[in-house]
Amino acid sequence: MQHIIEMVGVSKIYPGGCVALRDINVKIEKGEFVFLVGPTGAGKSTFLKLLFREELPTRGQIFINGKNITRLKPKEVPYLRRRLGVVFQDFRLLPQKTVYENVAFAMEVIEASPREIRRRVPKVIEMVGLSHKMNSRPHELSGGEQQRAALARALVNNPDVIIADEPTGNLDPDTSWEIMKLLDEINKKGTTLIVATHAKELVDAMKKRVLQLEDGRLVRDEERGVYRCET
Ligand SMILES: Nc1ncnc2c1ncn2[C@@H]1O[C@H](COP(=O)(O)OP(=O)(O)OP(=O)(O)O)[C@@H](O)[C@H]1O
Repeated sequence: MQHIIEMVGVSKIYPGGCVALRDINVKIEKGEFVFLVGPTGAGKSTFLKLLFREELPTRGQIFINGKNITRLKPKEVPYLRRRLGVVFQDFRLLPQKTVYENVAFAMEVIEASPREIRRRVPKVIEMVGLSHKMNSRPHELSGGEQQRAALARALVNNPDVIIADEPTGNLDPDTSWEIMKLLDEINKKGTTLIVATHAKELVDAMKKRVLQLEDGRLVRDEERGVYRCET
């Protein structure tokens, strides 16, 4: 069976010698919801960066949909990124653009037709519950609303996988819950989700697969797991 994501013997040593990941072997199936946990500096962000090819592994192979992404030609990288939606703790919305324009921009970048953009963008904004703020700029939105907008942007090109690095890191507990429920809904519609987080309560309540990193090693892989990170 082909996995949507597979890492084989992946290590990452940054220039300067910091070993961020050590011999990671992991397979993720299409449609899974996976939490990535571990203490600060354990390698979670590095793990995610390797998936969207912001970084290359020092050793090992990474397959997405069966394609070895460590061997992509530069011109193939945009095709990989198109299949992935990425969400960050600090939202990373363009400040001068409205919610609509931020989401539309992600489609413009891949040269979608204006007609397709006009059709798709309002639908995705509605999906994240932000239709009433479509014409607001990021500074006019709450943190939770900004993260919804960022999620709409990640979703608009209908990716196979959403990769989220601490998506609730800047949000209060109630808002964090709302965002996590939204991620769960997105997952139930078929998108594979990989979420790095320190949000213990959320991980414990959601009962999803948990991968735990410690000092660059994958030390736990548990179905319906809990947070349980001793630092
Ligand atoms: N660009 C870089 N150059 C050198 N070292 C780096 C770089 N990025 C990360 N590191 C180091 O790699 C290790 C893993 O970092 P990483 O950001 O992946 O951890 P993390 O688990 O995401 O941490 P946090 O929970 O604090 O976000 C750390 O020791 C970090 O200092």
